[in-house]
Amino acid sequence: MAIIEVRDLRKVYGGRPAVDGVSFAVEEGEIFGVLGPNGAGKTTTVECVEGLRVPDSGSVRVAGMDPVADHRRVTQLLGAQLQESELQAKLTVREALELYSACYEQPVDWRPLAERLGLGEKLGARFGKLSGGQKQRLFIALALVGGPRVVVLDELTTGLDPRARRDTWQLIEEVRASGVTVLLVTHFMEEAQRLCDRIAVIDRGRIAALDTPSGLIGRSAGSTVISFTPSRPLDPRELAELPAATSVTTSATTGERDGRITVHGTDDTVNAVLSLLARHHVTAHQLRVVDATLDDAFLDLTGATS
Ligand SMILES: Nc1ncnc2c1ncn2[C@@H]1O[C@H](COP(=O)(O)OP(=O)(O)OP(=O)(O)O)[C@@H](O)[C@H]1O
Repeated sequence: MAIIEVRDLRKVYGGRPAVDGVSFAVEEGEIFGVLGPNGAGKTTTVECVEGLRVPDSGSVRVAGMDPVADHRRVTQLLGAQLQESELQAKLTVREALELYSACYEQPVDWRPLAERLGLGEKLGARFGKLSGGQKQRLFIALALVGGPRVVVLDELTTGLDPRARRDTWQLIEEVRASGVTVLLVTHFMEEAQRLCDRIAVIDRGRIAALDTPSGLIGRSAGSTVISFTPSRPLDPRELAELPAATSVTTSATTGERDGRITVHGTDDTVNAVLSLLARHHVTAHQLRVVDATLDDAFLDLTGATS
């Protein structure tokens, strides 16, 4: 059952639509990613889900409730880590956790949560004295302390070092395993690929694609990349005509040997490249075949309209 439903959402600032007809549904228990270039309308969309912005038109429902009209009830089941948050500089980590716990009807025990986020040693530290990464971890703890059914994480791991980032990913997987639905705004493709069950790619206020990470990668033109250095020159036009080849590039010629050739295509293209090499009695040095990444798919999807 969908726990978040967004239908034809529109939000206009100064006559310019920031969100222009966005619709999606998030199933209970999934990690749903929102990806998109800067200024695409991601934060505006999730802030409408949180009830922090009022849509100009369209509808948003969280567990069947309107986040603006039923704000108090929605905040009891929705935890939010905001993109840019501040707390009183003199508040300690412990005080912040106790304060937030007191706002919820059924908070979780904040102590293990603080430990899990590496804040156990910092409970007496004042907010103003925390590092950027420690503040970030505190905001994640505050988003989870109410024992939410839905948690909205905007730029979850921005500012975290690689170890803290991986620990946070593991925590989010544990949170999901406990049945919590996660709405995740991110710029990190590795994060989206690892965590998300489905991803909505938003570009210029509209949904450019909505699919699983592997579905998005599969859609990208040239989802397989073949590269090699031929033992003697090959005509790139011949490669470009191979089945499903979407692009052929040759790096600069070095010495007597031709440069490295990179072909984007599909598995069919790989077989065709190998047959062509055999026909021409050309040996491929350092032959590599790799799958395109979510990065490639993202550029493909959001670059297409720019
Ligand atoms: N309060 C506001 N007043 C006017 N314009 C706004 C306001 N908030 C956002 N915008 C504009 O709406 C558009 C979408 O902004 P939004 O913050 O939703 O994008 P985003 O996808 O989250 O971007 P980023 O990845 O950079 O955080 C941008 O062009 C932004 O300048």
